[in-house]
Amino acid sequence: MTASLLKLEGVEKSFGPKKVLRGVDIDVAPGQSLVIIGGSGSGKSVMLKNALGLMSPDAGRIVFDGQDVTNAKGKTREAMRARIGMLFQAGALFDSLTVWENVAFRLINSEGMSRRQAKERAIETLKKVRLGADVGGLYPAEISGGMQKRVSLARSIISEPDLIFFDEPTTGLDPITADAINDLILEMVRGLGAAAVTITHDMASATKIADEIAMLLDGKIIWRGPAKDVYASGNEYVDQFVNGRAEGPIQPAI
Ligand SMILES: Nc1ncnc2c1ncn2[C@@H]1O[C@H](COP(=O)(O)OP(=O)(O)OP(=O)(O)O)[C@@H](O)[C@H]1O
Repeated sequence: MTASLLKLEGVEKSFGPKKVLRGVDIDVAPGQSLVIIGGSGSGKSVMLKNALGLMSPDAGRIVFDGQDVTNAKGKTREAMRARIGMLFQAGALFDSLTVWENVAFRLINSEGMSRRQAKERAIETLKKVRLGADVGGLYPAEISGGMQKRVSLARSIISEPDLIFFDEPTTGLDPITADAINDLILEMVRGLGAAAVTITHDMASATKIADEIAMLLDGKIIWRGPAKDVYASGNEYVDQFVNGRAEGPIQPAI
């Protein structure tokens, strides 16, 4: 088995008396697509922030490419971030920048590439997500939600990252556009050989893009297995979640 690129070991995180993560163990290898499912407020975003170093765990370890980065700062943290792409939940495009400037943001601002060269790379990357060069000159407000997701996707892969996080990549999209985004995610993972961690509530998307699915509940990973097994997991919590039943051991978060 390939060595994992990212590993969380016994990660714990509380906010005051509230224990959100209670010992999360998870790992993902290069070329592997892992999807994390779990109810609203189960701690998926907190887990992601800990993995990215945007938040420090109270206990446990985060290992990236064999190096303990739990409390990494400065150059070590920057080097790690440079190898990670992130597709944020709401797209998070800069309104005042054109599409190509959004896509090329990292190349210009972190990697010091010239605008001319960065624009070329941005247009090439936009092609990969099936957007033409003409879209590059538009502003985010001038394109549809589905196109904005594609632009965000292009931005997350422009530096050919080794690890990509997708936070709710299909939320708010119609089923056809969502499926097109799923295809693109698969293409990116397979094409780049990157490790991918996706957080989603969308089971159609989860089963399509995942090699493996893991479920977070009460601050722990309670099940992990091949995507094809998720509807026959034999776990009553997973079963209730993937079938979207209000009745069962998990209480609705309302
Ligand atoms: N900075 C913070 N300070 C205090 N509490 C926080 C903070 N960040 C998250 N929480 C709490 O941690 C819990 C988990 O939040 P998180 O955003 O990780 O959930 P989630 O699983 O991503 O939910 P959703 O699917 O609704 O996005 C919530 O109860 C939230 O209120």
